Amino acid sequence: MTRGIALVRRPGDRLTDGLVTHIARSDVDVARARRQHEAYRAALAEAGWEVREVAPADDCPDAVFVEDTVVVCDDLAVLTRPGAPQRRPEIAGTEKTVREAGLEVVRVEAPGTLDGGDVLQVGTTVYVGLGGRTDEEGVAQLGARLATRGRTVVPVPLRAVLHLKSAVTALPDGTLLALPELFDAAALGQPVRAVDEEAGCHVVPLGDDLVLLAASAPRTAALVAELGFTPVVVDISEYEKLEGCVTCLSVLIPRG
Ligand SMILES: NC(=O)NCCC[C@H](N)C(=O)O
Repeated sequence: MTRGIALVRRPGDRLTDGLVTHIARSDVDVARARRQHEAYRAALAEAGWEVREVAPADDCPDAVFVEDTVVVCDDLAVLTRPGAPQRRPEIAGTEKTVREAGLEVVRVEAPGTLDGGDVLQVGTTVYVGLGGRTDEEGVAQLGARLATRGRTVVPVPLRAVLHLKSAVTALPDGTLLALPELFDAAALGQPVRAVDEEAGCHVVPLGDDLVLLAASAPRTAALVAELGFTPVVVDISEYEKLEGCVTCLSVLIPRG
């Protein structure tokens, strides 16, 4: 019995043309990125997830960052409307896969914009980053959709960072790991545990005590272990060159 489905999408040949907004562009080694993606998929499978692939969208350089295309909450899939227009064609493949997975499907409608990377779900609270990709209309639409599942949306203004989950994510016990200078941390309404590595605030709880994080955050991996969790470390250096992190390479759909 698996923990549920982990959606992923393989990188295409145009990966190196992916968007960069807050960092300088550097060369992406696509062959290495493919190997890292394979290891990422293997880590999810090893942790008990059924890895299911969304059909490639090789015309879209950023399609590998599948998290941005859908927000899954219980049996509901909210297809997003990414803030970067060139990423909107990525949605069709995701829609097909979440329908096949049996989820109810709704979508963020124009003119709202929302990226899945801005949506951090902790219990029944859903923090949503307001920044370059997600706007107030997108937050309002998501709030209305998720209210049907008993969730409360809390908008969180961002500073110089791509997505909310580039700046804060949660451990399995709800502890928030963050770089508080990157966003309006007071808007969360609860304290955060500051980390001292940028990649340290990107973690994905994989079930039980397992916590996925990037090899570029060794001090945070040690902290996670000290706190009683088991770090699962993956090297995603080629994705980090495109402002990607461990969260954005998958969408976890726990078994209902
Ligand atoms: N959720 C995420 O952290 N997504 C990363 C997206 C990176 C991509 N290069 C972008 O700018 O859209």
